[in-house]
Amino acid sequence: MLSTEYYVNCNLKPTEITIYPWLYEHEPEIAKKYPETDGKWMQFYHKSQLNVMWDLAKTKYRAGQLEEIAFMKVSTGYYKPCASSSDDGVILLYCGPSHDEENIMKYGASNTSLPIPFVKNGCLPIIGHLIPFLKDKSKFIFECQRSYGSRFFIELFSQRMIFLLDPNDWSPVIRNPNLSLPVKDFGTKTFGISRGFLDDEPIMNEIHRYFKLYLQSTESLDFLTARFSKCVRDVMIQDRARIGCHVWHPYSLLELSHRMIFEASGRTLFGDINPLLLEKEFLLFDKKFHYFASLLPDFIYSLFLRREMDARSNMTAYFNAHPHSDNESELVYHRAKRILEAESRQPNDLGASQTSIFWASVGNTIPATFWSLFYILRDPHALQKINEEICTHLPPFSFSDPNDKSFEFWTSGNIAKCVYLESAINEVLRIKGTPMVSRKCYQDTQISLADGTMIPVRENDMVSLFPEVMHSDPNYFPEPEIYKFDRFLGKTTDTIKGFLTFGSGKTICPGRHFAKNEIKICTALILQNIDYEFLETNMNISCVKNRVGFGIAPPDCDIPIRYRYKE
Ligand code: HEM
Repeated sequence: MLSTEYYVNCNLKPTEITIYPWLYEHEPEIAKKYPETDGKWMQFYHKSQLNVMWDLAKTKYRAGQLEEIAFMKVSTGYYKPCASSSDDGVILLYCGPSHDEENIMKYGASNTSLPIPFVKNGCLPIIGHLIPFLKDKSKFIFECQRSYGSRFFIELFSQRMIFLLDPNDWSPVIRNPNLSLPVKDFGTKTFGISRGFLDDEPIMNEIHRYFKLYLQSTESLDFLTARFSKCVRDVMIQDRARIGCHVWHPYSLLELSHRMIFEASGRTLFGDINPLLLEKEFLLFDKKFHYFASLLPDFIYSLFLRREMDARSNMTAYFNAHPHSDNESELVYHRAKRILEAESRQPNDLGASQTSIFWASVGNTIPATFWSLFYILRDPHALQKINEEICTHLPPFSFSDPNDKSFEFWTSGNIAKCVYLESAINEVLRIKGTPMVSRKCYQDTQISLADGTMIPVRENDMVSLFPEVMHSDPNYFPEPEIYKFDRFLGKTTDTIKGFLTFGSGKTICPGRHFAKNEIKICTALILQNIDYEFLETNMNISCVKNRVGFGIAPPDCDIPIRYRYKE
């Protein structure tokens, strides 16, 4: 049958052969498993994609992953009226007897179902692309984009991960009801919430509703914002008493951001607890958070992350033991109450669920505050503009008068009047916002992309958007590598194409307004009350690479500063 030996199992690219003959891929061991295979499945690809798709098909065929396919061939010179353009080439898969059309369709379609290229670089047997993906997501995805364009897919273990980097392709993903944020997987793997509880749909829907009600309504947001301002002031009062007034205190910028946010945010949401009791545990868990959130097989956690698992258990135990506290926020109160009433609840579910909110409320705001201070405090023009508007709209606190109520004026409305601050923070979220907005497929579906390409998505596939690529695209954000504090002046980020730091759709971050207020409040209070100096001029820092993909990654090293309280 195969007389043209030269073209069998060779490394020629299909586009190197512009006229007949075919290139064949034929492994006798595989072919003999499927003796009756004169049926053909034809798959047409544009020539720009053909080499990549042929490589993908060969890799899978050689690894025995093409079910029921005996052998295959490819050509650019084969004319067929059913090709969509004369620039199409064709891959033929031989499967099933020619009279059995149903099976030919079944095997052919399932084996060639993705009309986008598979990434070859860094793919290992069994684990797929896990290593380059975990090591440095940004680098890996940018490299894939350079080689394959804005659409491609990879494999993590046996799970396919489809990347769509062009914002024109995002809305069909976000709107597709069969694709959702894998909240249950995060809940169990990352925080140890029981699966049975997460499967309790009525409870989950209700708890989800609380996010909207108690984090986003104007009334709740104002309450949280004013309370957070007061809590930061309390932290500053203690700090000032500890280090004294006028005395320069050596410190570092990430530590300062952590100090301002951690305790204040914990108290704002959870009331009169002492968040500092959880600090050691939080830091340990947070440092390895990317492993927990990468949804790895269970044995990896128990083998390699024992200490972090223990830290997480300690936080869970703390919240289990403190179901309610005085002055807790409505969100925490209603969540705890509803969880305690749930019949599907396992003993640790309350603590584990509260730990998840605790992490969500500080895990990204601390690094975001660091980056805001890092950029704003070093930009004299930004400082001048922001200082002026803070003076106008946000009254300073008294450190000595216990009845001082000025924090009541630190409402969302007044904070929103600081338009330069708003723009400066949005610019931080653009330049350092590196979430991976991932949706898991819960039922076979297809997505119709902007140019009409249909992508069939199978149950358990992931579809991922990676906004960092757009955030650094000069077509969307001119001179993207430069921090421009006034870039977003007069713009609302909700309507800016390609800006997706807080995700999108039904599961868009419900804490985003509160988070931005927290960052603004810390920045404003530091400007009002603290003198600071950077102790190093070499500011060449970047993000912790393996934390990219989960919101805002912390810096890979801290910045030494010294600070003192003003009169
Ligand atoms: C700068 C700070 C923050 C960033 C960058 C951030 C980012 C994100 C992102 C990217 C998502 C996933 C959205 C999606 O896939 O569509 C998310 C979800 C979530 N965030 Fe945030 N977040 C921040 C602060 C907060 C705060 C302060 C809270 C709570 C007080 C919070 C609570 C949540 C919750 C509960 C979810 C899950 C939503 C759901 O299950 O529907 N986040 N966040």
